[in-house]
Amino acid sequence: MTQQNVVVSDLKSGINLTIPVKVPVSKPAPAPGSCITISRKTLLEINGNKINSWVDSMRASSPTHHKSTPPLSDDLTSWMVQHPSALDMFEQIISASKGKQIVMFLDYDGTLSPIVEDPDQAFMSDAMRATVRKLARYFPTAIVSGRCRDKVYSFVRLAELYYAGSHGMDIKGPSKGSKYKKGGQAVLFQAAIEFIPMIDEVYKTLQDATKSIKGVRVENNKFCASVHFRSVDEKKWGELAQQVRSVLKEYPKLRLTQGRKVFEIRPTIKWDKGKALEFLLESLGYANCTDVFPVYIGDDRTDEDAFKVLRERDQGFGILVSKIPKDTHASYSLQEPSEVMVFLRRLVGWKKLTLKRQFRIRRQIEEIKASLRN
Ligand SMILES: O=P(O)(O)OC[C@H]1O[C@H](O[C@H]2O[C@H](CO)[C@@H](O)[C@H](O)[C@H]2O)[C@H](O)[C@@H](O)[C@@H]1O
Repeated sequence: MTQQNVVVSDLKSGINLTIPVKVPVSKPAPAPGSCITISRKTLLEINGNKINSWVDSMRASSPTHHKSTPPLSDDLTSWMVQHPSALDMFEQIISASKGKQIVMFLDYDGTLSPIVEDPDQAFMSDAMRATVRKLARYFPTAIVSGRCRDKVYSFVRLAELYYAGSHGMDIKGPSKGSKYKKGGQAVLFQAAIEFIPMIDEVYKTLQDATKSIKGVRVENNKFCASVHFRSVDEKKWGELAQQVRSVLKEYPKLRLTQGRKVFEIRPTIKWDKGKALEFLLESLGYANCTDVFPVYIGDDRTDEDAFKVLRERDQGFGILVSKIPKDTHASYSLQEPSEVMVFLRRLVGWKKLTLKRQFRIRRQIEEIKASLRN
């Protein structure tokens, strides 16, 4: 038996959960990042024991990484073969992007800032901010986050970037200082504006329903809401799952996904970080271009939608930020935000050097032309 993640959709409540299940090894293993389709019968069996399944899914959402129990080195080694470090593969990545415009997409939590207990304290370092600022000078750059756009902007504070908040449901172009602003117009797109009152209501209801559980934190992300359980005693996870589930039953137009020790409650509309990536490429004028090379860096399950889009378009690639093997559609990996910063700096360094070389060659050509004229 091997453990795989299964996406379980409860059609009635519109709730999707990823649940780790044991799968016989005799069946061919699914491609990395893919989900197993399960029959309605199996789904009903899982639903029979729903709350336990929820708790299993909560545990798998962000496994606690004990130093004493590192992932089995064989597992890690074979995973790293499939998802090598983007730092080790830097030269290959650059050569694949040759002649194409690199466009950068960066998730925020766990990618640009380390995961911390309190979501309000997830600050980005000044060094990371300076790196992203330089990056945006050389490449169109977007922050794609589950957080509400204003909140993620308050952490990043760079006006020259594109921002896609609330899992891509709230997109805004650079307010100033970007040479990548198409036609000088400000891009603004809100995919689920009619859901704002409902999210407001469900946020308050969830706050009320979970207030007796110590450590729960409910966040209003404008077009979606987050219920954090990072600081909740594991013994209380079943109770929390029960409360969230009973609130969501009343909202058939909302669905549930999971991030790192967080339930994400969002509209059932078909919009996610992958759609946001496609929208941004279009806004930048690269909709049907073959000479674009999008790079998406993220650490979470919700980033998989974007990794998947890149695979399907066969353009650019995804980089998963993770220290442990995970099912992913990303091609490469980085271990933590500090490695993300090193990777971004190398990209900037490479681009600077390339531009310098191009400038020098152009100048030499001009000099040759001038000497031929004389
Ligand atoms: O798409 P992202 O930018 O990665 O946002 C996803 C969620 O990130 C935040 O929660 C996560 O980071 C917190 C701070 O490190 C951590 O305490 C929490 O356990 C993580 O799930 C944010 O608070 C959520 O609203 C976002 O949806």
